[in-house]
Parts: sequence; C-alpha cells; structure tokens
Amino acid sequence: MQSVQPHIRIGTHMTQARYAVLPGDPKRVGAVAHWLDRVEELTFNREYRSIRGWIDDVEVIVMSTGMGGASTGIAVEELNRLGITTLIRIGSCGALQSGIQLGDIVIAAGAVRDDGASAAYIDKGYPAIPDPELLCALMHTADELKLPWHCGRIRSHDSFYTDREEEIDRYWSGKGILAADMETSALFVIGGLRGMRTASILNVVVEHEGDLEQGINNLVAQEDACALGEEREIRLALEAIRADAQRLAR
Ligand SMILES: O=P(O)(O)O[C@H]1O[C@H](CO)[C@@H](O)[C@H]1O
Ligand SMILES: O=c1cc[nH]c(=O)[nH]1
Repeated sequence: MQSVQPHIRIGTHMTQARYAVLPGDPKRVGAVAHWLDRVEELTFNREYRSIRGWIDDVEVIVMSTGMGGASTGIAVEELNRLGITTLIRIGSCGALQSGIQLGDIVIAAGAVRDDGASAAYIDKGYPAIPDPELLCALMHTADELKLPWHCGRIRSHDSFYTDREEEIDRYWSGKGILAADMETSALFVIGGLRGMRTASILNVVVEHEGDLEQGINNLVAQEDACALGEEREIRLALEAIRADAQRLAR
C-alpha cells in the first residue's frame, strides 16, 4: 500500500502540487473549491480536510489546518514531506485598530510570536515573517483586484477566553499591531525553518472593540461583510498563486 502522512492522510501518489492554500476552518475548503478547476476531494481526517484543483495548469492543494499553532505545525511539516514549497494561509482575524472594517483584508508582514508551537522549535528572537516575494505579490494583486486591504504586523496567540484578553489586546493595539489570529506565527516560523515560502491573508471578522462572539457567529453563518471578506481572501490567494507561477516559469 502507498504511504500517506499520518495526520493529513495525503501521500505523494495523490498530488504533485507545490502550492497549498490553508484555511483554518474545514468549511472554508469548500468555498475555495468554487474558484478552482477540476476539483477532487482528497481526505478529511481530524481537522485536516483537503481537496486539490487547478488554476490554469497550476495544481493547488487546499487544506484546513484547524485552530492554533500546534495543528498548523503538523500541517506544515506533513505538507513539506509531500514536496509542497509554498503555503498561503487564508484565515480570519480580529482587528486591533479602528478603521479596519469587517471583511477588510489584512496581509501579514510579520507576526508577534505569542504561540506555543513556534516556541517549541526555536528561540523567540527568530522572526515570524513571510516570504518577501509572496508578500509583494499579495499587495500588488490586492491592488489589482481593488480590495480594501491593510498590510502590517499582526499577533498570533493560543488563548481566546483568558481573564486578560482585553488587557492583552489593548497592549498590542497600542504597539500598532493590526490584528490577531492563531496560526500565522507558527506558519511563518515552522515553514521558514523548513525552507518553505509562506504568506498569510486574514479576513476581518471582529472589528476593534467589537463583540468577539458575535463576529465569530457571523462567520459561521456566512453572513454579511465577513462572507465577502472570505471571498476576497480566496480570490487574492489564488490570483497571487497564478501570478507567482507565471513569474517562476519565465
Ligand atoms: O478562521 P480561521 O482560519 O480558523 O482563523 C481564526 O479563527 C479561529 C478562531 O475563531 C482561529 O483559528 C483564528 O486564527
Ligand atoms: O478576534 C479574533 C477573531 C478571530 N481570530 C482571532 O484570533 N481573534
């Protein structure tokens, strides 16, 4: 029997892709399928739901990472073993600055490493930053698509409901951090250590000083601006991959 990776349950006989698009939520995988050609279901094990499809002649895997750095780290490692070289997260986030609206796109230029998974790999002095070429491609493509976008530092964390969340958010907001999520820092650090190219696009589902649970519920129901933001980040990731593949082929 041909072997598959232990958690994501994908083997090299199932894909030749070099690009992976990584939502946190397994449900978002289905939303990406709409924008790809020749879509095939791969697997769904634990939090890892995967499909493959094509943009022109570029094969892409779309796989959910689940929530947090620990499951994201496993996803990154096992995708690396399949020969994936380029990882683009399409996540959701809470804004930490006013003026950033629901459904706006945040492109992460770096992440505060308040997650445990990346700390398990390497000292906190190691920077959580995306691949510079992918970052430029995302900003350029976001302009071309006329998206409302922001680029800057974000914060990745492991906690949602501690007694100090408001205080912590206020602190990082005061330092100019744009938004918070739970996977970007682990993606950047672990992917970077493995020589992979990484980037992270986030859809704003909670405004600054908005109601966290209400924002998350909006996302679950695919309502209003959050659903539009999800569509925006999917189109941005796929168009940036198209442009990147064309550039590398030249
Ligand atoms: O919507 P996803 O991509 O899961 O991203 C965000 O949503 C989850 C929390 O609600 C965390 O995973 C956070 O990073
Ligand atoms: O506020 C939020 C919303 C989504 N994800 C987060 O990590 N924080």
